[in-house]
Amino acid sequence: MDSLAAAIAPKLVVPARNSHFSGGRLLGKSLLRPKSNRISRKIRLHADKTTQINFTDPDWKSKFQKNFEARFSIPHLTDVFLDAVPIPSTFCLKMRTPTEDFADGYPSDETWHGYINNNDRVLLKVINYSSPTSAGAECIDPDCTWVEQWEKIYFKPEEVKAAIVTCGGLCPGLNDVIRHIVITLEIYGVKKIVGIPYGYRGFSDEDLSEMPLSRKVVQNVHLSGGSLLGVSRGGPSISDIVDSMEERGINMLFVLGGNGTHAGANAIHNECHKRRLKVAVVGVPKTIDNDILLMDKTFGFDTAVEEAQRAINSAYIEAHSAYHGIGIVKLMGRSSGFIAMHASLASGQIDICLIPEVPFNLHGPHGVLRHLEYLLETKGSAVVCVAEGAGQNFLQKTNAKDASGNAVLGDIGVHLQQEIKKTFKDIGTPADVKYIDPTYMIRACRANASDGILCTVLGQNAVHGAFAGYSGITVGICNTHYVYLPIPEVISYPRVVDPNSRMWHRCLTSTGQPDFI
Ligand SMILES: Nc1ncnc2c1ncn2[C@@H]1O[C@H](COP(=O)(O)OP(=O)(O)O)[C@@H](O)[C@H]1O
Ligand SMILES: O=P(O)(O)OC[C@H]1O[C@](O)(COP(=O)(O)O)[C@@H](O)[C@@H]1O
Ligand SMILES: [Mg+2]
Repeated sequence: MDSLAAAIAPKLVVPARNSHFSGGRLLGKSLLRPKSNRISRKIRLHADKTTQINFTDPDWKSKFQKNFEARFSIPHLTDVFLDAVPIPSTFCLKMRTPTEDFADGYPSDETWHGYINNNDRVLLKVINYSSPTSAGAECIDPDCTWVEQWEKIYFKPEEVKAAIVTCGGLCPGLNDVIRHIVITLEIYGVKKIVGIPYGYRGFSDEDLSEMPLSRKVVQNVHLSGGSLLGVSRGGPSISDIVDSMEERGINMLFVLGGNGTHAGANAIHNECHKRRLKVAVVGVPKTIDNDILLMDKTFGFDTAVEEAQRAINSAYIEAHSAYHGIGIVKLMGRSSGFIAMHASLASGQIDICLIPEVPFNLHGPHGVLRHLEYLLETKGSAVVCVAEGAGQNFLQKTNAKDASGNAVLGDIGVHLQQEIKKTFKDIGTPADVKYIDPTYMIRACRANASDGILCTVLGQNAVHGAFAGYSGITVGICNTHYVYLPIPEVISYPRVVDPNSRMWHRCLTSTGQPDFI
């Protein structure tokens, strides 16, 4: 072995036995670190819905596999710097000042243990569906028969200037991730760590100066929600961001954000590549909407669902205590109804769950309003949980966009409230309607314990990935394993609730709602 991998706690190692998954060979891009000089970078998953495959071609499997390998090859600094020489990892929990151990120069070789092998892979698909009609089936071929199978550090810590930026909306756990990035960087021996204030805007706004970060500064930040660094939407061009990075001497950039932020991170990575800058750009997906592809979940989502329970419970109590009470709770979810679905399932107090992925009628014999009449007749009260992106077809389109170019949605919660009040007035049945919009309360709170742990792992892995020389990647949890993924693969479209999935069916079973079509 001619060089060393960046260190990672052995317990994170993806077991090689995963590659013996019965029914096929499916592997995902596994977690960290190479033992060999050149990290092999491959990953597998099921065919996405946009992949066009000619199944009459006898070679379709090998072509699919080749295409898959190409898509999931994650970018590495050695793609540009062919002769980049890695050094032994300075990450060692036994040393307080790691770089001092290498004061006389870095050894050329060393044996380390506990790293993940380059070729370890995570199975991205763990169910062999017997038929494409199985609930939630994700099949590659029409018959659903084929399941495709599946050490060094590249930066001297004393030469690193690392920057962290948080963009988009808030999300529980941002501070936890920042904290662990900083702590892990320090353990590698990095002394120059800064926060870029208020998202990408902080790269261009002259009134905003970068914030020096250290273990001392971040020690207790996870105790409160929000982002220590601030967030924003919109901001400078990619070229201006990279100019600013060059001026500041930033060669490691950790970008915390959702799909928009990751599109930016990937563009920054490409621009650095084009300018031949030795810079590692690593993303950490942040979105309470949970709309990032391939991830089991993103940090903050669990907390958001948990926090939503409080609003739902209040709506339930209000509705249940009133004569003909109807509670409405609006939850976030621009194009994905994960929070609404999970909060409805978790609470067991929701009678009607409305999400953007499932069309519904308000009026008519099968509409939501008719079902509410039935609920008042039979139960005496009802609670509705609606995702903000649901039922946008009932609202006036404004074409308004936020600073990042996201469509500004109409308020479906207010609309529902008005329609319900009007309907019950018209039919002469009293209805006591209470509307709760806990939107910002849910995303401004601090992370719960489970998200806290997820943030810890993701923050640490982001740093390991950067030191291992990867760039244009993001970190995540996939089938319970922590992985690296190429950015374009996780943001090619928003992950949405599959109306044919078992989880949505479970939600319908729980609420008892009919199809509103
Ligand atoms: N396609 C894109 N290319 C480059 N930057 C983008 C792109 N989309 C959004 N951004 C930038 O990413 C940041 C966050 O995007 P936004 O959509 O608001 O939040 P999120 O990352 O949570 O989806 C903004 O500063 C925005 O300008
Ligand atoms: O009011 P803001 O800050 O624009 O945020 C609203 C948006 O934030 C979200 O919760 C998450 O969006 P991002 O992932 O883009 O931050 C959306 O569901 C919602 O539309
Ligand atoms: Mg977004």
